[in-house]
Amino acid sequence: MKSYIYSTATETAHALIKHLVGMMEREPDRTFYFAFSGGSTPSLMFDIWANEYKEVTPWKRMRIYWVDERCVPMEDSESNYGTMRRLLLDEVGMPGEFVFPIFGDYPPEAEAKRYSAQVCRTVPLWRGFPTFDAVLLGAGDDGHTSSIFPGQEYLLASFHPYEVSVNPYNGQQRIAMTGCLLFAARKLVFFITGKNKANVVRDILDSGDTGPAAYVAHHAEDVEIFMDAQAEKASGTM
Ligand SMILES: O=C1O[C@H](COP(=O)(O)O)[C@@H](O)[C@H](O)[C@H]1O
Repeated sequence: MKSYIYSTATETAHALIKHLVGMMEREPDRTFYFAFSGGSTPSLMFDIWANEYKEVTPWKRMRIYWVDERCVPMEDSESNYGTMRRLLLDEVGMPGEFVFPIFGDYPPEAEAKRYSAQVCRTVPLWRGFPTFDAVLLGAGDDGHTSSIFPGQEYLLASFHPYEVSVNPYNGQQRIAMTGCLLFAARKLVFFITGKNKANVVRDILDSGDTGPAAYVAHHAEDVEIFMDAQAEKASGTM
């Protein structure tokens, strides 16, 4: 696992964008398949990407998918797709045919199946599994990642690419990328900022498989963590 620490969340976001654009620059003839997480942390990165990296990003060589989605309409402020679309994709004029949202307002079980099939059809396979070039992950204060919450670790062993999960704090249904895609990805990149994430950062860096985020970080082949000093300092480990 490689960790990269920057003094602020803004600097961390810049570094991560440059990292992803750099990956694409090193292989100029290839299309890249990326899966993005939601929640509040990536919003800053989407905003910076649209405003400062629009001209240097090869948008047409990117295929955009989601790690997870809340089962709400895309106009809802909770929608992971809606947020990225508003802050980044619409701003840079990303062509619709390169964007593969999870539809949060469709019946969840059917949508998990539809999206699993779409990902299997459109993302290149390796050893039988769709293989993203990079899966961008966040982590919740409680150690969840994707929408796999503590107590839902069975989703890490699922052979269905996406499954329905439930936010245990409010009963909201989610659609979550499961272990079979997370562990098949070429690279997992965590983006974690803020002092509230201190415990989960400590678990990822130091200790055992204490929750889904730590488990995924410890068991995937190529893992990188981009974090800010607040998360790192509070962890007291580096
Ligand atoms: O619910 C979710 O939580 C995590 C972390 O979100 P944040 O608001 O603390 O940044 C996120 O990675 C996941 O995609 C999201 O749906």
